[in-house]
Amino acid sequence: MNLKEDDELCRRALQSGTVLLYHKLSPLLQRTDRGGYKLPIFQVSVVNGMLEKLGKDAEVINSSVLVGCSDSLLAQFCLEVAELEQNAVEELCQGVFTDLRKAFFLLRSSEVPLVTRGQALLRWHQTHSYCSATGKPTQRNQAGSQRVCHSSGITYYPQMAPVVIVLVSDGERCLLARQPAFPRGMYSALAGFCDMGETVLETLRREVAEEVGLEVESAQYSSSQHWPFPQSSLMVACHATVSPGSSQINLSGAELEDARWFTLQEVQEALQRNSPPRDIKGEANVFWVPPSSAIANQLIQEWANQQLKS
Ligand SMILES: NC(=O)c1ccc[n+]([C@@H]2O[C@H](COP(=O)([O-])OP(=O)(O)OC[C@H]3O[C@@H](n4cnc5c(N)ncnc54)[C@H](O)[C@@H]3O)[C@@H](O)[C@H]2O)c1
Ligand SMILES: [Mg+2]
Repeated sequence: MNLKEDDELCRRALQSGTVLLYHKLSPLLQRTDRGGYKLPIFQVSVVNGMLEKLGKDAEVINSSVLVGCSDSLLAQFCLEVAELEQNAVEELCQGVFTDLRKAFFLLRSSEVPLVTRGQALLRWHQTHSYCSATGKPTQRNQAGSQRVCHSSGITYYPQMAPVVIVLVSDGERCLLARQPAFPRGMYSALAGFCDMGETVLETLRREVAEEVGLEVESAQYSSSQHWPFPQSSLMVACHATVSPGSSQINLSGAELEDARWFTLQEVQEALQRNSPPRDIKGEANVFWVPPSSAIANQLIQEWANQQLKS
């Protein structure tokens, strides 16, 4: 917290901190010896060395934004290097700037929260460099935890839009749906943004009614997750039930391409597949679910475990 409030302290923490690199909001990933990918976290001295080799001003490092703190209490920052030549940075850092949606599938689940938080903060700075009341430029603090318009006195803080994601069950099966933009064969839980003033339960009931025409009987909170797409959301994940006698799906609106009830066996098979399945090429509609780093996966897993117990 002190690092957010105290510019000088934050500046000093940066000198001994670590940095994640992004190019146009795509994080830098490195190949591992086992053919997978990892998220490299660089010492600031390494990034300074890279800037020097590229003939860039050492001041660039001060535009880093504080993302968090490691287990060993080292401050962690993220840095947008869009002004540097992408290939040159990739070569010097032995990595590849990778679209975040792809990185989601490539990284370990434990690496995902940090990389998404970094991108969300960098994106927020890029889209809040002017005051929406005066049109004048805003100034960030050293941590990048706020921006101030000195003309209007307004302080802006990074924001998230609340979204409810809900796995609906009729006791025997669970309901999964797909949007046209989803990768082929992937089905996920229903989701929707909270309207202004709504409670989580009100959003949940409305979204289920709007998207699949079902009336929720009961609902229960599960967990939450920050989600970087399309801007920054706080996903509030819930389980819900509908009465088995009223489980007729009625797709409405253009948002969903399909919604179906899936049996426990179908869901178990999908959970065991890679996300996305490697054998998908050429095959029609292999059913699969979002990767374990997505909270939808966690809801589906919890539902399957619950079904196995009962
Ligand atoms: N983490 C996961 O496992 C997971 C799974 C499913 C969906 N999601 C995410 O949940 C979010 C919401 O799902 P959805 O697309 O079905 O929502 P939705 O059903 O509310 O429909 C999206 C539409 O809502 C409108 N909207 C209202 N408020 C908005 C806001 N603050 N930002 C953007 N659009 C807004 C837009 O017209 C948009 O097209 C998406 O970002 C999606 O990526 C995450
Ligand atoms: Mg939706």
